[in-house]
Amino acid sequence: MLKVEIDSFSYSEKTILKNIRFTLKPGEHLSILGESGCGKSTLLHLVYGLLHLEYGNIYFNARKLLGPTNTLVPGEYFMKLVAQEFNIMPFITVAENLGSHLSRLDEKKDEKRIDELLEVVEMEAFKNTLVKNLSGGQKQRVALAKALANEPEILLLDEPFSNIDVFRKNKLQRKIFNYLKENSISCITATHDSDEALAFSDHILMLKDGIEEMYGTPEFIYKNVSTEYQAGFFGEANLLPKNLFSSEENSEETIIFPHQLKISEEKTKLEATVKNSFFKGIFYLIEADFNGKTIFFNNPLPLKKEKRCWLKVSKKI
Ligand SMILES: Nc1ncnc2c1ncn2[C@@H]1O[C@H](COP(=O)(O)OP(=O)(O)OP(=O)(O)O)[C@@H](O)[C@H]1O
Repeated sequence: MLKVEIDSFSYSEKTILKNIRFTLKPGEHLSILGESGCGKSTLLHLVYGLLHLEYGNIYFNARKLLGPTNTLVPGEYFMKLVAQEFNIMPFITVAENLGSHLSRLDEKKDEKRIDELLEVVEMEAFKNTLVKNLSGGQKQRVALAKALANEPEILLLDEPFSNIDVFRKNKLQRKIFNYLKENSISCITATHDSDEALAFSDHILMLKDGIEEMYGTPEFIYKNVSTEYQAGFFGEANLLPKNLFSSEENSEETIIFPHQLKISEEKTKLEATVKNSFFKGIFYLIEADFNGKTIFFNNPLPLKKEKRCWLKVSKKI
């Protein structure tokens, strides 16, 4: 089990991470969700042992990890990090890149393993291609396969699908995260992609300015967002006073997602003026004005600009 306790970390004076604590069991998947610059990569680099952690401790199976000041080669042997700059060699083939991480004692066994890894990342057709001739997304897939080559216990992935097209991404995510679960490989993923975090992780750690903003299962996180920052990861969201939807005198605000709002036949306190309709496939996202504030709701059909309508909450989630 991995146990991370970061009291604080800074590159110079400015504190980048503060009071981060979590544990990770074998086969568990944690997503670190946060906006650019909030400290996601720094957190992965600390766990991997590329950066020295002065205030805090990281343990693996009760053994304290010593970090780069105490090891000759930074990085732990049982972990692999797939960073944003991929660690692959451009002037040799895809197969040779993967082979460089295998034992090389049994050629047939290595060959079988290379084929297996290429199948996981769907790169069978590029086995003998020089890496320098691959696209950015293909290089990212080779880097993933290379990290898996000698079966790490923990995989650290920094924006692992950032260069991969939507067409291939969903299938690849299912294959890779399934492979990790089947092989009990724990995984920490740094991502901006809330769909990926919701669908594939066991827990999500949401960061804001290097501090824990939320921590919990994907269901817990989604059901408990209460600020615009938290809701911002899950598409357009509306921060509206609770008393719009009840007779209470409560002036507190609450997050209402577009799919929770519905046009009402009767008058309500939420009277909006339509500004735009955006086609989203099975529904339209309607942009509207409510007392000078832009709000969003879903509707089965587009609505005319300047149409006035009343809205009600159809369901909380
Ligand atoms: N080597 C460094 N020296 C000084 N500051 C750094 C260094 N690396 C990162 N930073 C700063 O630390 C902060 C966190 O950076 P980090 O790369 O961890 O963020 P991130 O959440 O991974 O961002 P992104 O999503 O854009 O990759 C940023 O303000 C960044 O400018």
